[in-house]
Amino acid sequence: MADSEGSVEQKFSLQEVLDTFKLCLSENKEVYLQHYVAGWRGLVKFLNSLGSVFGFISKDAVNKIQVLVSHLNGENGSQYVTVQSMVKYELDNELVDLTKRGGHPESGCRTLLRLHRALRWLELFLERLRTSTEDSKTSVMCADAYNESLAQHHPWVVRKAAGVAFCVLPGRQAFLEVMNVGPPEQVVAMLGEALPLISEVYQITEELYSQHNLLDLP
Ligand SMILES: CCCCCCCC/C=C\CCCCCCCC(=O)N[C@@H](COP(=O)(O)O)[C@H](O)/C=C/CCCCCCCCCCCCC
Repeated sequence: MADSEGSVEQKFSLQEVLDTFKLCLSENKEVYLQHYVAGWRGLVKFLNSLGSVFGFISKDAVNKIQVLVSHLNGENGSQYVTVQSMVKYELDNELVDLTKRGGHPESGCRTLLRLHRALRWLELFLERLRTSTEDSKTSVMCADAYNESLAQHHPWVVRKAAGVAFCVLPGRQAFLEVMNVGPPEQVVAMLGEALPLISEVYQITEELYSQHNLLDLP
């Protein structure tokens, strides 16, 4: 549907995100950066539909997506086909600030690490949502998942702002409706399908980053 300015409305679809995460893994379990980024784009659509309180989160995610897209479309784009090839290329060519911020503030490795940590939050949050009951609060599920994952990497001011945003999340029923899947049971079933995919992508990336000591990039 076109809005008043003539641009096409970006409606969130959980099915679309599920399909994108399905495409993320190659036969030999490498993570395609193009599909990883597309998955995040889909998730950001959902975030944007929640209103301007989430604008500062969406802005940061979009910024990181754009950094990765510019690597993918850049002159060395062929080195960025998978997360594995990106890590090898950037490390071999000393393109990553390993211990303190320096000449490579927008390396693919550093940028992806931020989204990778957020993927853990997503996994924890969606698992809570999947197993929740009608009276469960999305704000509590979201905050618990955040405190267990991303919060450890954020300064006080970001944690406070995130906490305020969580308080205005829609209730469970409205939240499930925005996913555009159908009745709650169908959303829950689709979450059950999506979670193992998200979890596998997370685990593979986590292992890769751990092998190369990249989990604490500044
Ligand atoms: C299946 C659909 C249902 C759930 C849909 C959820 C949609 C979520 C979409 C996007 C999530 C946001 C991803 C945020 C990436 C944050 C990366 C990050 O940690 N950035 C910080 C560090 O960056 P550098 O300074 O080192 O470059 C940066 O400081 C962060 C700033 C923004 C605050 C991030 C708070 C994140 C809260 C978790 C997301 C809550 C979304 C709630 C919606 C349900």
